Amino acid sequence: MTGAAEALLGTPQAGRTTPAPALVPKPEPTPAAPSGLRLLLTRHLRPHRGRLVAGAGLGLAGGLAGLAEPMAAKALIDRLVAGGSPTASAIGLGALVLASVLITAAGSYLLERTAEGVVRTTRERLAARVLRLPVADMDRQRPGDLVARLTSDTGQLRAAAGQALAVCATSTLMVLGGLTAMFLLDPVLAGATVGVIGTVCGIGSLTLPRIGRAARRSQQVTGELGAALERALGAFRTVKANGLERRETEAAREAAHRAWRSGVRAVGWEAAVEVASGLSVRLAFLTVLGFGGTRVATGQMTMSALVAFLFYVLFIGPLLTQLAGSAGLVQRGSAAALRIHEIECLAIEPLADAGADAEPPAEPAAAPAAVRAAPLALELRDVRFGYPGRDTTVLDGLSLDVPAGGLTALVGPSGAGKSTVFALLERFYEPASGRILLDGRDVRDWPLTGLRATIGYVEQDAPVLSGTLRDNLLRSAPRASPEELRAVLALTRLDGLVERLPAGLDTELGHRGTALSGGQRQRVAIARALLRRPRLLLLDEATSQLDAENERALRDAVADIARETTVVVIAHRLSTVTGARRIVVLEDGRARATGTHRELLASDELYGRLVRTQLLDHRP
Ligand SMILES: Nc1ncnc2c1ncn2[C@@H]1O[C@H](COP(=O)(O)OP(=O)(O)OP(=O)(O)O)[C@@H](O)[C@H]1O
Repeated sequence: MTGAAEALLGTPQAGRTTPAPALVPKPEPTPAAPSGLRLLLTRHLRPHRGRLVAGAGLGLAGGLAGLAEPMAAKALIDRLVAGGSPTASAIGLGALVLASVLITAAGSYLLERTAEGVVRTTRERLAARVLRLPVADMDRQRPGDLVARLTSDTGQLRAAAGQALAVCATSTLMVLGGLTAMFLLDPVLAGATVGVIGTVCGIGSLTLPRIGRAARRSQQVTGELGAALERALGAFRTVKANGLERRETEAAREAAHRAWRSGVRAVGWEAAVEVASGLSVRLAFLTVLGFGGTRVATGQMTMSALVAFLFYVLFIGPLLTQLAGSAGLVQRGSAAALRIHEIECLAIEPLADAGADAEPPAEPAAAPAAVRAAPLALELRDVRFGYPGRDTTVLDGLSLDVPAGGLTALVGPSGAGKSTVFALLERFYEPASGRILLDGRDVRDWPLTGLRATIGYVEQDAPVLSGTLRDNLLRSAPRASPEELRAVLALTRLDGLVERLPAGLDTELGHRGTALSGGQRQRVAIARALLRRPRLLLLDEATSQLDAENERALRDAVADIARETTVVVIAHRLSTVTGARRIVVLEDGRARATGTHRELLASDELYGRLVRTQLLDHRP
């Protein structure tokens, strides 16, 4: 793991399993932690360099036109003093002013537009990465912080990319141009002016690293605020039901306060830099007035040269203030680039494409339209596993066989490792040792996306995504035909529900499917999985009590599906185990017994106890 990834995930704990090389393509190794500024320049701005240079070039051209204005003003004054016609000089000055304003505005537009592009490409890249993080790494993230990095930190790039860097480059050039012109006008006065400006600005620039540190802290705390809110909003009903509003509000308030404090600190340092630049300009102005006035009085300098000199001081004054502000924005952008880089250092999985790169399932001729895929056999051989960062063993040499086709039930006490078996089958985690074989082939030898497309996984909470019922069913199987959809709806007993819903399949289901009951949600999740034509269906049965209608609908649906494909269900109901062809009893990460319901009742004491204490509790 790179240093940046460690910063995001924390130091790996002892006992963490090493992911198989095929699963997680590591990003290119970074020899040393790069600086934020380097990342900002190379990672985010380099791809847009053409437009940025063009925008900065226009800004520079506008600035140069502005730089010529004092000279044009001097020519106009000299002409007037000499009694010549001022028309040509006045027109020249007017044209310069107009050109300067128009060209500067065009450059500014181009830079801002490009900055929006920088933010867009970074957000697209990050969103794609975040959704491809392995489950094991995602377990250690705070989603609210990830969202803050994607929204707030990328937003910080806009200011740095849009104006700040271009302003830094062009303003520096223009200040140098202004100083050169001042030296040409009067080297002695110019030397004194540069001495004053250089001393004050030099002292002010010492605070720049502090701005960077404070900005990074501020963005980090903004991430903490996002995490606090995500925690509360992710369990909204629990917060309400347990009267936790005040506590969660307090947690969010504290995070907001910390973010404010860090933000104020950064703003304070930025103000200090601006004070230095403002002070240097005023001191320079006074120096030119006093010292320059003396030189005019003693005949060492002409009045027109002093006027032009003062013009240049007034010209570089705002540039110095802009430079100070831009330096602060670049520091903020660099801090954001570092936090974004931490996400980009995390390993990612290959991209799944709604079944596009799945291995095409074999289709038995007589299979119904709803399933139509040859069932898979499953074997676990001496599998050992512990969760990353925990030193407890969850699966302790687990071996089991699930024949192709039919319903196999996993039962066992809470914490026995049942859901963990499913997580390993999906390759959310890698076993420390042992083998998991699907159709006789090690899951590590399957292409990851193909493996996941072959397995239908229905979680216990059966999450339904916000959107319509149709979206939920077809998002992961866009190529399913209307006949397949109809057949799956009938198989999962959802056809009656579709008829009752106000807009049928196009009914909005609300955030996380709040418009559905728990049993309906699980059947929607099963239908979604079936539409991808799985050859193995993993079903983590809902533990909550279902009403009789939902219970029967779910049981009948699972029984029908098991006729066509392999179904492994983590059983929490007596009706499921009695309907299973084979039951595996798990205890402490091992399979202690296997058989039918009748055989196990007669032979296994733990199974008998489970039936009496857990499975019977859920009898309809
Ligand atoms: N993501 C995780 N990170 C760390 N430990 C975990 C994680 N998921 C589960 N565990 C731990 O692994 C052990 C087995 O959990 P698992 O969910 O597989 O049990 P289970 O048999 O499915 O239990 P239940 O019937 O209560 O769902 C438990 O001790 C649990 O605390």
